[in-house]
Amino acid sequence: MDFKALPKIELHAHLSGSISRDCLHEIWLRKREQGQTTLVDPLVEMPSGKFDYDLETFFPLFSRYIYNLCNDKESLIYSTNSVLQDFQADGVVYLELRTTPRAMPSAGLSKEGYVETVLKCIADSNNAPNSSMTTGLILSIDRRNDVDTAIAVVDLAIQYRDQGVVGIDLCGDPCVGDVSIFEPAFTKAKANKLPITIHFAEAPFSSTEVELRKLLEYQPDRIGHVINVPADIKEEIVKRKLGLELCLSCNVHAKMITGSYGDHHFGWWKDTGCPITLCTDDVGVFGSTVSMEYALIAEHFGLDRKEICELAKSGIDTIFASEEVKQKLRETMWSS
Ligand SMILES: CNc1ncnc2c1ncn2[C@@H]1O[C@H](COP(=O)(O)O)[C@@H](O)[C@H]1O
Repeated sequence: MDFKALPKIELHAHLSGSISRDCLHEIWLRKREQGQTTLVDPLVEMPSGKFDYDLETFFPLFSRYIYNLCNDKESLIYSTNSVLQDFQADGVVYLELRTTPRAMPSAGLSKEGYVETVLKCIADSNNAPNSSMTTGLILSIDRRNDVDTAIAVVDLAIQYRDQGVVGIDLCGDPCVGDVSIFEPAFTKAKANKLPITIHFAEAPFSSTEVELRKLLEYQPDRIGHVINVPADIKEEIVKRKLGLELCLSCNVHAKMITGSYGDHHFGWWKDTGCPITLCTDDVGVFGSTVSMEYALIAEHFGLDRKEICELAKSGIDTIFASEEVKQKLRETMWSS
């Protein structure tokens, strides 16, 4: 099966983690020529073929390196365009990209400016004459945020929803933070009918009964990763038929699961009736494209062509888009 040609939906892709190493290298080259960076070459920092980032090395990669390299408007535009092109070239027809609004003070860019810049790249991509992909933007709250920062993310989402923001996410290092502090932010998102997706049960620390019950109280429309879930919570997820964003290669490379591809919890969730979308999480770091994720699932779980097509379409009802967009996907994505 040609997994690249298969029309696909990608719902869980972090912008800064989706930037390819070649793109980071190009940004670095420009900055070095202009004397604007003393960072080491991205191809040295993240050698090609290195994908074994675990939860301890993964998050500092952003705070220590990627955010210091992509720290101005020009690199934000260049990297966002590159990420959009990469997903489209991989046969993605509907994308929800997510990002944590980040001010870049040295470049005079506020969080509003950051969101506007990313939205402009997305609008240009959506409106391009040769476009085969529709993209929406999800704004992320980071678990390390305080409640005011989280509410400010929701306010930005409300402010820019007419211009392409489609929902709210909760992400960040699953080994830190107390998610109960975000209640006012998620209550505000719900009151304003903003769709919600949440990183759920990613690591043992973030998989306590108390945390998971609290996150379910926030009424998420979808949940991501969904790894260390106790039986009673699994039951609740199945009852609600929540949309699941599963990230196979990320979970294997980062050792978030025990074992390898064939041991992934996709095998447990696939027959529960919860709509599943295969997602990359951070293709720039973990190196597996959406089409490669489908190939891996077909190989390790023995899915035939028809089952792969059904899987690719399974998440349509859970996307954060209008009925019109959903209907178009139902008509144009492959049935067999
Ligand atoms: C293991 N998977 C993951 N789990 C939790 N959070 C993750 C993540 N992968 C990425 N992020 C979150 O997304 C940010 C980078 O993209 P943006 O700057 O927002 O575009 C990371 O700093 C982290 O907070």
